Amino acid sequence: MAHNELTMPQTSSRPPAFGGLGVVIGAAAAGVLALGVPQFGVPYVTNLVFTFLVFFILAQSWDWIGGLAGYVNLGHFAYYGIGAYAFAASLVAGVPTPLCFLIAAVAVAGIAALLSFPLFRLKGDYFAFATLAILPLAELLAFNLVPLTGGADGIVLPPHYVLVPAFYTAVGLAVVTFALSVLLARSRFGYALKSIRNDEQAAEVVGIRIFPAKRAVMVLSGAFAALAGAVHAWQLSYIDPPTVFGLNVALVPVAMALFGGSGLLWGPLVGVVLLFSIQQYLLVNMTMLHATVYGLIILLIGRFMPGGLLRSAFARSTPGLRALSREVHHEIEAAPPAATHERRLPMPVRAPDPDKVLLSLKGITKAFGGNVAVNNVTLDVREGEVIGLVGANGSGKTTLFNCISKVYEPQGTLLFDGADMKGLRRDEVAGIGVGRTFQNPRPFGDLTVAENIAVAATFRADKPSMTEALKEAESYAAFVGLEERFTQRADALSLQEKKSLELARALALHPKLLLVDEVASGLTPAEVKRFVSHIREIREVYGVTVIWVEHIFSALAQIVDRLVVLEQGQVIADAPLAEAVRDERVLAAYLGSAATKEGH
Ligand SMILES: Nc1ncnc2c1ncn2[C@@H]1O[C@H](COP(=O)(O)OP(=O)(O)OP(=O)(O)O)[C@@H](O)[C@H]1O
Repeated sequence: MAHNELTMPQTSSRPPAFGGLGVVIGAAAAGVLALGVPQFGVPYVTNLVFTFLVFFILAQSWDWIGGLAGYVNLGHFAYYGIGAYAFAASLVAGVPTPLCFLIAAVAVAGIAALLSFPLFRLKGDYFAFATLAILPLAELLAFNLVPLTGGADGIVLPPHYVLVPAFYTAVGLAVVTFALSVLLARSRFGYALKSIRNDEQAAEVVGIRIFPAKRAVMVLSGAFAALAGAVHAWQLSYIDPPTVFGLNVALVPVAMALFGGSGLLWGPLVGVVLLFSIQQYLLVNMTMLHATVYGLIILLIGRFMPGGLLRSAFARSTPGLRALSREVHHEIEAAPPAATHERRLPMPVRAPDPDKVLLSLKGITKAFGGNVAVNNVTLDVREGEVIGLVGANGSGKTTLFNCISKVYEPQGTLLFDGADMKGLRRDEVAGIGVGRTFQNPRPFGDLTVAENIAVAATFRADKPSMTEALKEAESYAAFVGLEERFTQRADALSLQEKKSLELARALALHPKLLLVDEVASGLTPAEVKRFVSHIREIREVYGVTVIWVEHIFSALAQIVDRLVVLEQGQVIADAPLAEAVRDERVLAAYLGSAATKEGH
């Protein structure tokens, strides 16, 4: 097939009002303005803005992992501390200053990469607590690795007045941090992280290698925290373990990002501006009680604005804040639905060889404790076939799909296109041409329909850009009837629409084999008919092989070549449809109740 055979819909993607180049230019302009601060000649003000910038770099870089990937890294500040020590130790050893920054960033990047291995075995609260433990551990090491860190005495840097160059460095770093956030939010990598945040398993089955993506964002955010630590150490001219690893400040950047609205482009900045201002006000006006009042304010905000200020009703109804509270999505001007309906899908057109076995299962078994969900299943699926996989509830249909797509690694042998699938990861299974839908749909809820489809397309072997993928996405969306929902968030869709989106997302992978898990329940007869016509087109025009799990027998009866019947994990029938429905065991196991209900 060739993409150039295709007629693409007239879709255009343009950056949202507060995204892309405009924001990068805005950030650069703010940076240039900030460069003027030292010209006032008031060191207090320069110092204040400098500290603000350090907090901003920390909060914003934390949000790459916390907001984009959804991993709450409470130990982010440890990277700041290690960066500060690496910088200070190098500077004292006589290394030129720019190289000291590089050493700090590289050292922490290496440590972050190593820490990723144990940390990303954990999720949710466990991940957060494990990362929190890094802070006291780093502090302990700083106290005890005396030759490197000076122990409790800390490190005194060479006595130079560096506030102004440190300030300029911090401005540069802050601008780069923000510009990177803009680019990340719209990049393929950023979308991989957002998909991971939404649903790791679904991300894997659309071809995303999740661990390298998580490790990469840990390394990137760690390196920027290290640079913040380095520039701060430079300006402080003295560091000791409590200053750079102390829990009293370690969680402040996290609180700032969460307070503003983690995961929103402007969230960390707004959080830093507000919390930093409150902190300074309290420091000046409440010497004794400032920490208590500050903590109370953070608690109250957490209670009444759990998603952060920019996600609150107040922000959404306040003109200035409303613009800042927008999520970064690729904005699409959808082509008129009617114009795209009849267009062909941008999929490869394959001519199936009916004699060729595409998928071969030999003795596939999967047990959960003593419950053998799939029991010694042996089955050949030929190219271009549409197979109906049926059986009573709990007979093992979904588990068999999970074995094929490597949600589980089963016992037995799986061959795809003649190659052994043993040890393949889920993303690799997607890469070799297996697409699937989930019985309970799992779209990436806070991405739009367009982005859901496009993200799958961008992780195909031919790696189209996000813009190209968004163009393609409209064809798939129109194919499954979601053209009018194209720019809406997936979590706003109905159950049926989510199922349709799953189909579109799976098709965007250009699968050779499509595993469809119960899409017809809840559809009207007309909708079932339309869905069947989709499956027919997928098979007849694009040569895709399909295994369809479905309880609605009338849907399968319209299209399947073969019926494979499971009972308690075992194949009890594998025959052409007409033959299978005459089998007593099949009727008893499945068709009895379903067929009677439907009048078949
Ligand atoms: N993750 C799991 N842990 C433990 N048991 C499981 C798990 N997944 C499935 N099972 C069990 O495996 C058996 C087969 O379940 P499976 O979901 O594959 O059946 P199914 O045929 O798809 O059912 P349904 O038609 O209701 O979707 C059931 O007994 C189920 O309880």
